[in-house]
Amino acid sequence: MIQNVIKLDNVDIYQQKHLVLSNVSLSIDKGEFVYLIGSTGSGKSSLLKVLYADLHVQQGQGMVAGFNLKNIKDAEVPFLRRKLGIVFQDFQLLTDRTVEENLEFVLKATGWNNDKSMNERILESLDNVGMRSKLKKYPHELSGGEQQRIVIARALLNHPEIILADEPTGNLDPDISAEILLLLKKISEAGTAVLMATHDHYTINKFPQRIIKCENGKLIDNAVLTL
Ligand SMILES: Nc1ncnc2c1ncn2[C@@H]1O[C@H](COP(=O)(O)OP(=O)(O)OP(=O)(O)O)[C@@H](O)[C@H]1O
Repeated sequence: MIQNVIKLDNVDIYQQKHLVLSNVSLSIDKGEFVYLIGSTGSGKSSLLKVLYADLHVQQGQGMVAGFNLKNIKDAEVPFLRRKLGIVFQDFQLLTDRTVEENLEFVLKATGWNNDKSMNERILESLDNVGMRSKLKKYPHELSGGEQQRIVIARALLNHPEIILADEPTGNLDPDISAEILLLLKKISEAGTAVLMATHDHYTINKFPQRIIKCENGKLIDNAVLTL
């Protein structure tokens, strides 16, 4: 059975009083990989904010990872966010902690308290991104691509249903971007949906997938990449 992990029906997305995207409908299935494109200011971040319940749904209906966005209570938002792995540029690693401590910090903040289970989960997540050997390293001892892999490992810790990635290849050179993309694809094939906002046309052309696009106040499905 195909399962929607994201389903929006006729949602209007506002920033303050400003209607950014109107009548947004979107379905994303378990394990799907989808690019989110659109020019600067077109509404990509606003759409992601709706999905992690930072912006409220007033008009229309929205479900994400089993949570109803229309009537979600503030106290439930952290539980929704545990079902989401967030890979954003402005959510970087803590520079004064090792990789292990960075991941442990997130586990403790999300209710884990058994040292052995935490240690096992940290190693599993690092194995998923090929970074087990970096356990004791500080972020500044890692390359940009390695840091991004650790950010992805951190996003995987709580077995999310969806990864929301905002420009995950933004500061990386093309070869390293391709590695990160392949890693996110592998994660989606293992059952976690990936929604990736990007301006990186090179990567989209190299690894074509379904594209959704913010344009002129609307969300267009199955969009075509135009330069
Ligand atoms: N906090 C805010 N308050 C008011 N308006 C905002 C706020 N954040 C964004 N906007 C406006 O909403 C619109 C969409 O912005 P959004 O950040 O979603 O675009 P974006 O596609 O993510 O752009 P970028 O590619 O530059 O990140 C823009 O017109 C922006 O000015």
